[in-house]
Amino acid sequence: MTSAYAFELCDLAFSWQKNTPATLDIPSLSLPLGKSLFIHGASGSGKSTLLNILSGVLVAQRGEVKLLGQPFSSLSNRKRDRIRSDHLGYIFQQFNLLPYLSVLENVLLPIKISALRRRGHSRHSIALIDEAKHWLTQLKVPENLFQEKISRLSVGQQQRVAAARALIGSPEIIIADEPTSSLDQKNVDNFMAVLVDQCSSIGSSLVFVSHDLNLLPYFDTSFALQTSPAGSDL
Ligand SMILES: Nc1ncnc2c1ncn2[C@@H]1O[C@H](COP(=O)(O)OP(=O)(O)OP(=O)(O)O)[C@@H](O)[C@H]1O
Repeated sequence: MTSAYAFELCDLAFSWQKNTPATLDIPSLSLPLGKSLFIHGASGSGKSTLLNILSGVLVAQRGEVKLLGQPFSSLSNRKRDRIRSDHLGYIFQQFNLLPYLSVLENVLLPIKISALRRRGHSRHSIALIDEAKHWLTQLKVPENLFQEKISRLSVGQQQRVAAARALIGSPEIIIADEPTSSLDQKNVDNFMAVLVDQCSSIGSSLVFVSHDLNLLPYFDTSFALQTSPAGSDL
């Protein structure tokens, strides 16, 4: 896929229920490849809903969503799933790590699912396990934890593992949904610096959602979601 943009939204409207005001009503929003975008807004303003539309989990009732130049909204569920696993690294608010797997096994999951992300890895000519170790090291996860079960890690450590899992295989787009919400200030600053630096090192676009406006300086651009969009009923 070749496009100058990570994503492009045009005339987007989404409502959770028919005949209710739109949760999202966005005339236009796009992100050039390799750049970072900070999406902020109060609780309930639609941040997670927007990320779900960008990642193809939800389809908007109106407008067009293009991901890496592909008209995402008109594709089948199967094709959207494939694009998601090949081109998106996702850091969830609650991390969504598998507690019965080890740290390394969790990080390896995306390249087991996606041949394209395996190929993204193979440019480095190292074993898959070493690729996982590389990202864990970049994210400053101590080596003595690599074989531990996820459930034995602190919240901050789990968050770094979730970021390593998103970055492995160098996907074009990293999406992060409030990943810093359960960290103290020192860990927030530390995590943000490492995440932004690593995305930039592989040329990934970063779409990051938070209500914390203190994070704004880490990003190239920002977009504010309003709590009560003035959109018409859908
Ligand atoms: N599954 C759902 N069914 C119906 N309404 C929903 C659903 N998920 C979210 N909503 C509604 O959509 C609106 C936006 O929710 P969303 O979770 O996207 O907001 P948010 O900005 O991410 O909030 P927070 O910062 O609290 O996580 C809210 O009014 C919420 O009640």
